[in-house]
Amino acid sequence: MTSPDSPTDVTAPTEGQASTGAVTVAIDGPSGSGKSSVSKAAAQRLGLAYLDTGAMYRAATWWCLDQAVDLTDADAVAAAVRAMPLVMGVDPAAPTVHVGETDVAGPIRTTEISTAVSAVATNLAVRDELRRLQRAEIDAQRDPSSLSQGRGMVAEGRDITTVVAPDADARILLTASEESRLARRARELHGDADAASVAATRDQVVRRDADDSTVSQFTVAADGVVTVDSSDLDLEQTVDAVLAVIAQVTGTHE
Ligand SMILES: Nc1ncnc2c1ncn2[C@@H]1O[C@H](COP(=O)(O)OP(=O)(O)OP(=O)(O)O)[C@@H](O)[C@H]1O
Ligand SMILES: Nc1ccn([C@H]2C[C@H](O)[C@@H](COP(=O)(O)O)O2)c(=O)n1
Repeated sequence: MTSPDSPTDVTAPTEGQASTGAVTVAIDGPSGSGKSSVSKAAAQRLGLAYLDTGAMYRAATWWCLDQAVDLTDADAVAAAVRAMPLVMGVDPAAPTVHVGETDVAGPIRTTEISTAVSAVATNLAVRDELRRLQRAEIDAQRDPSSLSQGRGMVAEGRDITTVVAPDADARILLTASEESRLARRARELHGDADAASVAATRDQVVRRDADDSTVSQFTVAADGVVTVDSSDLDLEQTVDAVLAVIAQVTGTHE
């Protein structure tokens, strides 16, 4: 349960994937690097669907706690996640997360879930199941009748460039210094980035990344993955930098 995914832990491209004309963009990076904000904006500007795979791990954690599953019981957690009625809404203008009839978009962002999620995300059977669902979402957006009308999807997380979609047309590692990431998260959660706010945010950024790194490699770009460092860029500049990489490697423009 603790061996990191390496670039060799790669699923071979499915036959025919490259010939549909759809574009798949894979973006990975550590906590607070800007994956969600940047991926959503890039998807909107390109007319692509958007998949937040971190939200899927968060929803799995919410579901296990809701079902009173002991998070230290790996088999029980895996069984619960296989039975989870998860529905991801992939419109980048209004992404949604439902478990059954329950809208969990808010509940999955609580400190309780942020603190517990790594326990679920490091369960390898859970990862197998959620990766299967993620590949199905990516494949669905290659269909002309899909939300993106077959234009494709931006999917972001920790193992999208390496394991879920190593065959993506554009693969990007979005990084930022630990200092920038802590300050961003502190501002988001506490309204400022003073010493107390940064200290209160450290567990959600640094400890979580350390735990998540035991099963995924998201700090060093794998072969063929382009690094975009956003430490000294604002959000808009980062979106532009990511769009420039996508245009360069796929020819896809706004
Ligand atoms: N380049 C940037 N400059 C300044 N702030 C940014 C930048 N990118 C993102 N942010 C802000 O940083 C915060 C974290 O961004 P975001 O949630 O997109 O990161 P993330 O990588 O998806 O994090 P996590 O993996 O923990 O969910 C948000 O408040 C966002 O608006
Ligand atoms: N592909 C992914 C996506 C996310 N995770 C883990 C890592 C995080 O602790 C958790 C929540 O992600 P976030 O919403 O903070 O991006 O899910 C992962 O292991 N693999």
